Amino acid sequence: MISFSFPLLIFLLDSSLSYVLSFLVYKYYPIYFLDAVWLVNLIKIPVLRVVSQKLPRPWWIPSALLYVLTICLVPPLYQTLRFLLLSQPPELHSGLAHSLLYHLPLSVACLLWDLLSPFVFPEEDAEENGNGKKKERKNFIRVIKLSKDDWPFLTLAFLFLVVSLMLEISIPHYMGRVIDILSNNFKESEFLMAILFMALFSVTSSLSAGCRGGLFLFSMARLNIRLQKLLFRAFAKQDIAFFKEIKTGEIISRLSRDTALVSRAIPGNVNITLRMLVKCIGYQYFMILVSWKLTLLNLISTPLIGIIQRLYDKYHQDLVKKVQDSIASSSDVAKEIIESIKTVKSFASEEAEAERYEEALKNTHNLQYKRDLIRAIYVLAIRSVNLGAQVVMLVYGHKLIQSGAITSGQMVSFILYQMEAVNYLQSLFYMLSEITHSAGAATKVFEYLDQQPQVSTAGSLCPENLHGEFEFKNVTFSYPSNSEIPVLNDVSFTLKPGTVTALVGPSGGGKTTCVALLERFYEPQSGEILLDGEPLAEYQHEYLHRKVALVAQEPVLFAGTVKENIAYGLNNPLDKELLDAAKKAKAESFIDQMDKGFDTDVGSRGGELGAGLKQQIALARALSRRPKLLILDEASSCLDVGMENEIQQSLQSIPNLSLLIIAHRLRTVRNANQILVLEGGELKEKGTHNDLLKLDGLYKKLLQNHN
Ligand SMILES: Nc1ncnc2c1ncn2[C@@H]1O[C@H](COP(=O)(O)OP(=O)(O)OP(=O)(O)O)[C@@H](O)[C@H]1O
Repeated sequence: MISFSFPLLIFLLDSSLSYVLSFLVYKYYPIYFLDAVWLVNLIKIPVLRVVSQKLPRPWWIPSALLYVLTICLVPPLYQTLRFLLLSQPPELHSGLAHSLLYHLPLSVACLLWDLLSPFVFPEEDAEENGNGKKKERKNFIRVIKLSKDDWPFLTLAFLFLVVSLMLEISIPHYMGRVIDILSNNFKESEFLMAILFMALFSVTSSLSAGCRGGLFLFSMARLNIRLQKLLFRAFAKQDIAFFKEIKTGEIISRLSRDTALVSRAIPGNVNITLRMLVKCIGYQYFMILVSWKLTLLNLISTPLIGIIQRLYDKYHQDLVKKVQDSIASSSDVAKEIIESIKTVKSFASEEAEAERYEEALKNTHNLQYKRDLIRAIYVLAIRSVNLGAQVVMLVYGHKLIQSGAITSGQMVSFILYQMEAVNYLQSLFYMLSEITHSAGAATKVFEYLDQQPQVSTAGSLCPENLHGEFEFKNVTFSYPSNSEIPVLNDVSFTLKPGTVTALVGPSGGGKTTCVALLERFYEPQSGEILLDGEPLAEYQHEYLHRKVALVAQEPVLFAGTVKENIAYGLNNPLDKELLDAAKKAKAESFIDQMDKGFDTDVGSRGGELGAGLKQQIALARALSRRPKLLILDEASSCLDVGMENEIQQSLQSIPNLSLLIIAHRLRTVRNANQILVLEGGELKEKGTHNDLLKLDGLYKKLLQNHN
C-alpha cells in the first residue's frame, strides 16, 4: 500500500496546489506567465517537502527531496526553455492531466531505477552507511571546532582567497574586451588599459593565492600539534589494560599518521571547497553580467550534473573500497599459499590452491569491471549533459548576437566562463560529499579522545596524616584480556604500618598481580583494597602514588642526569632530600665516584649504568617521595648479598615505612614480620618464618627446593 500511496498523495496534493495557487496568482497578482509559473512552483516546494517528510516513503523512491524538487522544477524549466529557444508563450499548467504528465514518468523512472540498480550497482548496508555518514559529519564539525583558535589566520586566508579568485575570475572578462577592441575599431589606449588590468590582476591574484596557501598551511600545522597534544594526553590517562590490548605501533601511528591526515585532509578540503564555491559564484556573476538569459539556460543543466555526480560518488566510492579489499584478500590468499608451500606440496594440492587464487582474482576482476562500467556511464552522462547545454547555449547565443543584445567578444567571455564553471561545479559537487568523507580518518582519533579509562582517577582524598594500613579484603581478580580465569581468588591480608611483609610462592601464583592492584593499574572484580579503611579509588591519584612507591626488578630510568632521575615526578625537591634518599638507598658513594656525581648523564633508559646501580637509583627515586608503603618486586636481584642486607637494614630503620617484598631468594625474607604464601591465586599460608616452618607446608617445601 505504502508503495503507491506516496506518489498518489503527492500527485493529488501537487495538482490541487497548482490549481489553487495558479488561480490566486493570476487573479490577484497578474504578472507575466513565465514569472507566475516560477512563483507557483517555488511556493509548492516547501509545502510538498514538509508533507513528503511526514509520509512513509516507498522503497523504490531513493530520495523524497529529489522527488519533490523534480516535480516542482521541471515544469517551470520546461516552460522557460520553450519560451527562450522556440519563442513559444508559456502555458498555464494547472490541470490534473498536466500534473500527471510529470508525475507518471517520474514514478516510472524511479521504479525502473530501483529494479535495474541491483544489477548495475553493488548492494550496501543502508543503515550502517547512514550511521557512518552521521558520525563523519559529527567528526567533521569537531575538527572545525578544534580550529576555532586559528580564526584570525583562517579569516585572513579566506579574505586572500576571495581577493585572488575574484581577480582571477575577471581575467576572461578582459580577454573578451581585448577581442572586441581588436575586432571593432582598434583604440590603442583602451587595448593597453585592458592588457594592463589583465597583468595587474594576474600578479595580485598570484600573490594573494600564495598568502592564502601559506596561511592555510600554518593553521593546519597548528591544528596538527593541537590534535597530537590532546591525543597524547588521552593515551597517557588510559589504564594499563589499555596498553596491553593496543599495540605500541598503533599508538604511534595514530599520533603521527592519523593526526597529520585529519589536520591535512579536513582543512585542505575546506580550502578546496571554498575555492570552488567562490569560483562558481564568481563565474555565475560574470555570466549574468553578459546575459542573464544565457546564464539561466546554462543553469538548467546544474541539477542534472548534481544528481549524476552524487550517484556516481555514492556507487564509485563504495566500489573502489571493495576493489581495494578484494585486492588485499587475493594477496592474502597468495601469501598464505606461498608461506605454507611445503604443506601444499606434501598434499599435492598445487592445482587446487592455484584455482583458489584464481577465484580470488576473478572476484577482483568482476569488481574492477563494474567500477569501470560505472565510470564509463558517468563520463558519458556528464559529457552528454554538457554537450546538450552547450548546443542550447550556442543556438541561443547566436540569436542574441544577431539581435545585438551581446557582442561576439562577450560571447567568447561567456563560453570561457561556462567551460570553467562546469568543471568547477562538477568538482564542487564532488567535494561537498568528500569534505565530510575526509573526516573518516578522524573517527579513530576521536574514539581514543573520548575513551574513558576503566580505572578511574577521580578520587579526591588526600589526608595530611596518613596512618598507612593497607588491607586486601576478599579480593578476586582476573585480567581483562583473560577474564574467565581468576588470577587472585578471595585473597585477604593486612599490611601494618612500619612492618615488613614478604610475598612468596611458586611462579604464576599472583604476587606481581597483588602489586599491580596496590598500584591501581587494575581494579579488582570483587572485594576491596583499603588504605586506612577507605577504598584506594577514593584517594587522589597523585597523592596515592606518592604514598605507594614501587621498585621493579628491571627499573626504567629516563634519559637525563642521576639527580633528575631521583627527582622524577616531584615538584622542586630540595637537593638535601634527594641526597638523603640516595643515602638511604646506599647509592651515594657510587654516585660520588662518577665523573660528574649527581649531574652524571645516565644515558638513554639508564644504559650507561650497571644493573645494580640502576636498581639503587630507582630505589632512591622511590624513597625521595617519602612513601608509606614501599614495594620491592625483586628489586635487589642484581645486588650482592652484602649490599642487599645493608639496604634492607637501612630501609627498616625508616620510621613508619611498610615494606612489601617479593623475592625468590627466600633467605632475604626470613626476618619479615609476616610471610604470605600465594599459590594459584590463593593465599595458602600466612605467618612468620618460624610459624610457617612449624606448619610444614608449602613454604617449607619452597625453602627446601631453594636449598
Ligand atoms: N597482563 C596479564 N594478562 C593476562 N594474564 C596475566 C597478565 N599478567 C600475568 N598474568 C597471569 O596471571 C597469573 C599470575 O601472574 P603473576 O605475574 O601475578 O604471578 P607471580 O606470582 O608474580 O609470578 P612470577 O613469580 O613468575 O613473577 C599468571 O598465570 C600469569 O600468566
